[in-house]
Amino acid sequence: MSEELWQRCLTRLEDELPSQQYNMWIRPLQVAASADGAELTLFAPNRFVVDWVRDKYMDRIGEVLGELQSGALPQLRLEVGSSRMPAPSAQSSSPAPASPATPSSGHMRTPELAESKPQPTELGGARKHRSNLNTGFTFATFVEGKSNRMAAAAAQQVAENPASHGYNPLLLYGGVGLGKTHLMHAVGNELLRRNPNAKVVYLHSERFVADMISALRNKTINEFKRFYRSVDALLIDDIQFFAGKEQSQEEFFHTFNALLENGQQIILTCDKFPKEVDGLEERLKSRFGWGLSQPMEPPELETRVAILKKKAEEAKVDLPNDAAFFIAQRIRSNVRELEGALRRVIAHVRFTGAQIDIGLIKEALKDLIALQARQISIDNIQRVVAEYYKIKINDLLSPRRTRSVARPRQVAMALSKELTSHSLPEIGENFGGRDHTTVLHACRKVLQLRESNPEIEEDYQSLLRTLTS
Ligand SMILES: Nc1ncnc2c1ncn2[C@@H]1O[C@H](COP(=O)(O)OP(=O)(O)OP(=O)(O)O)[C@@H](O)[C@H]1O
Repeated sequence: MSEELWQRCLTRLEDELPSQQYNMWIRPLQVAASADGAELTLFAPNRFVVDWVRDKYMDRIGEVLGELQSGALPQLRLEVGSSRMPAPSAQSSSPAPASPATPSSGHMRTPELAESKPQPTELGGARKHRSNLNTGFTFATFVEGKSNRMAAAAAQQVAENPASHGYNPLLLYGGVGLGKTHLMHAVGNELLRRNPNAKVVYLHSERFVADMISALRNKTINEFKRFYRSVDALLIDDIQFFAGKEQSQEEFFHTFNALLENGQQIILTCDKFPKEVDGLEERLKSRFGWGLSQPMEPPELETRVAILKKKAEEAKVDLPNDAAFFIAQRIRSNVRELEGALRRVIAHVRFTGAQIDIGLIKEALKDLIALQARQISIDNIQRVVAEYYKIKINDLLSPRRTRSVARPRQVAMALSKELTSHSLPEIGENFGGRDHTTVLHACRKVLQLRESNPEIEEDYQSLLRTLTS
């Protein structure tokens, strides 16, 4: 009964909210009703979503439920977990309407950051050196978009309330060049801005391994331990490099526990979800999941354009919109490559003294563009999509309309529209001589499915990655 009530509530929220908000925050919630129907528990995938939903949507959810049901309303709860496997209740159980998140562990120590004033530059510089942070990687220089918004919000939250329960460790994961390191440094820089006395240490996981080996060799392992356990925030990049290095993992495991117990913040990055990293100990993988893990995806077109504009502005170069679009449409795999392309365009401008326009970009990026064009043909898209869905390429071209081939065909058409410069009629022609309206319908349908069905969005992103990396 209560679950049915929740379904009706979902339908109402779906109508009310922008689809992006609905899909991001409301759709992932799972529901379970107590046997007597007196309690309805909503499960969110992580602490961050719990806080966000509680803050932004819980009141409205309560109202809608009230409007939908005339009798006594079930008590509403919001927790981390899933309806199949609730998390231990100590982690985050909060009856609604809930009070703001409270760090629940008595020994959590939150460095006093809020009231500190920014430090004079030289001192900032000295600290920069000591903490090894890149001062250019800040929140101000980070461009937000759909693909990184949750990660950025989580990072901001950590910068404002370091070592909060549920946000420690913060783990950012995703493919190369997507801004994980940037965001991690942004937190470190913000921690230092708020408290110049904070001891923020950034290092690559390989550095940790190398330092540990030399400490063992020089019999200074105790100092090594003391140093890493004395920090306010420890930022370790690319933890996938710990894989297979058992002794380093052992040491890191102890450091990690000591820091968490003392309420010191840990931020980690990884090139994939840590559970998928072979050669990482299970206990470490499970520890990493104690806090908040946020994926970072390749940025979509609009964000790529915004990033280019921002980087051009930082370089004091005027990059017209059409030029930014032109580059962003062609360089899709990651932000580092986007930056590389822009750097080449800027070098070309400085060298020739010409204005930036499409002609100049074509010239500056000619080999890159040619490479992309070779890689992303409709044939290639059809091959990759057929392989992904385990169907024959001929099925994509055939008149068959069964769901098992119609959906992949629509996805392949949408990808052809997004990744190539072929027109709708040309794409239709390449898919067994279909009409351009069929291609248009496919593109719209896929967009709508991607917004409403996370699995299809995941398939689409994964195909995009395969085709563009
Ligand atoms: N959203 C963004 N806004 C502005 N710059 C960005 C953004 N994302 C990435 N960048 C820039 O792209 C470059 C690569 O980012 P970064 O080094 O953080 O990637 P990464 O995900 O850590 O990759 P890797 O795993 O290869 O280390 C950096 O120069 C960074 O400033």
